Amino acid sequence: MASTPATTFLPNHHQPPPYHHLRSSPTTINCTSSPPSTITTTNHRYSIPSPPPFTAKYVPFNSDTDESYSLDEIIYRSSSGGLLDVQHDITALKHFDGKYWRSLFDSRVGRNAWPYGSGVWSKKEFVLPEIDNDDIVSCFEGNSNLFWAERFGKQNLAGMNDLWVKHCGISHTGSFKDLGMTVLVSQVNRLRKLNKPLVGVGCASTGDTSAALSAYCAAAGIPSIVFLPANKISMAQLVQPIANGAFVLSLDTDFDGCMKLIREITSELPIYLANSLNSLRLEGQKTAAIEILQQFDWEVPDWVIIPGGNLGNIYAFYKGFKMCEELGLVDRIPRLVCAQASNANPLYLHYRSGWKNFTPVKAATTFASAIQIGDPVSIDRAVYALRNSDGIVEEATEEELMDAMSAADSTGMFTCPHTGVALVALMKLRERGVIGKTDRTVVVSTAHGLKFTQAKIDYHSKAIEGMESRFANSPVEVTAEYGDVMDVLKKFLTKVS
Ligand SMILES: Cc1ncc(COP(=O)(O)O)c(C=O)c1O
Ligand SMILES: N[C@@H](CCOP(=O)(O)O)C(=O)O
Repeated sequence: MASTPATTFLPNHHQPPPYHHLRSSPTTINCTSSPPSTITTTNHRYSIPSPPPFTAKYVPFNSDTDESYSLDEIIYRSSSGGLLDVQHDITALKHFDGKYWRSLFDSRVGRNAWPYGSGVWSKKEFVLPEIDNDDIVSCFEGNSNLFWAERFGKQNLAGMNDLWVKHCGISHTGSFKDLGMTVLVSQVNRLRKLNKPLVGVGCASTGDTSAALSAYCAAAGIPSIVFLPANKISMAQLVQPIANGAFVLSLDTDFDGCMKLIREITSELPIYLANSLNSLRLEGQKTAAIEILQQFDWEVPDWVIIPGGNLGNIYAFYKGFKMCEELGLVDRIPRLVCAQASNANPLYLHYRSGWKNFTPVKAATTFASAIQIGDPVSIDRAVYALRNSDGIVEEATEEELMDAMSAADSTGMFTCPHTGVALVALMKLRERGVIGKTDRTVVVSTAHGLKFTQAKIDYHSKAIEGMESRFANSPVEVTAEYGDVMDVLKKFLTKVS
């Protein structure tokens, strides 16, 4: 019979399986929000005067006012109606140097200690430092593969060798949204324990936010409500909230229409807003940027390319990189590229106009359906991130994005159309010589390809009108006769040898 495990490994309400303490490490790390004065990590021993506790609060985004709010308040906008941002007490965090933070974060990777084995909560001090570990709702998200895209670089980018794909979609619900949702739902869990008037959590979605929200809410026993644009998301995405027991509304509008409605409704009813307008989400999403640095042993890549829709994620990446620079974990940040589908490209148009007046667009249908968004809520955050990272915006047509996705699949990945959009941006920037052949470049893959099988089936069966589908690979139909099978195989072997 398994003995009782150390309490640090799991929240008190969990009944741990035996392997949790079998995998315990000899490393001594106190994981409270305020480190003790002596800390031993894998490589270093620190004796440091006790710092003030690590804290975070809401402040108006990119503003100098002294307005601020506790994270325990239910608030999504500043008094002037602008966006909010989560601001950490950088002075407290600076009591420790970059080497300390790198070492602490590295020591938590691949462990099962609750909640630090999660790729998000392994950076808890940078995310939500004050939450009690017992209130955290985590599926041990993050720690996603940074894939060396060797063959894709060789075949499609004239031998570009230092090319990487960050597979954020290989995750609990199949997209990067898990990173943000663990933070948001954890905070909701805390708020409900504090008796805040929250009956449920709601979002508008193009499919991935709703999947993550419903899974994390189901894990915590919190009701979730999702607003989906009817017939505009994939079947695999639709079935996720249904299976997780969410209250699903299929609405006769597009994502922007759903977003407008959920904002109105969450201001009237005791439903917490889970879209990335809520800046808590971005605190979790920014850990993907920190993870990339960590996976390169804290070397900074030259470029990071991210598909953009509602535009929270591009800012989340900027924030993750910037925080690491500010706290001395690294000495610079990468240049960021935001990639949009030409059919839903308000940020691209804004960039091309030299950041003059922003005009929302009516987003047209795109295979990259999760970014079919014409009026992104985080436009100001995206512009800020791009301007402060010497960033670029690119776009991809339907044919370009489907070809790029299929070309990537043919090198062993199984990418989503949004990753295709980012790969097109890379190819265009490489072609123009903006991205150099030896530049270390990371393409962020935002969702799992298995969510978009219908688009892939249509492509490979050349069923998409007006599209050549030049990488189509349709099955060969052949009678189950030895001679016939031999004939087609011989033809195939001649072709590939
Ligand atoms: C798969 C996928 N890729 C990219 C994005 C774009 O992220 P953001 O809305 O933060 O720009 C989304 C959601 O919008 C998504 O679901
Ligand atoms: N792609 C998103 C769109 C909503 O984005 P959010 O980050 O603001 O929640 C989705 O999957 O719903």
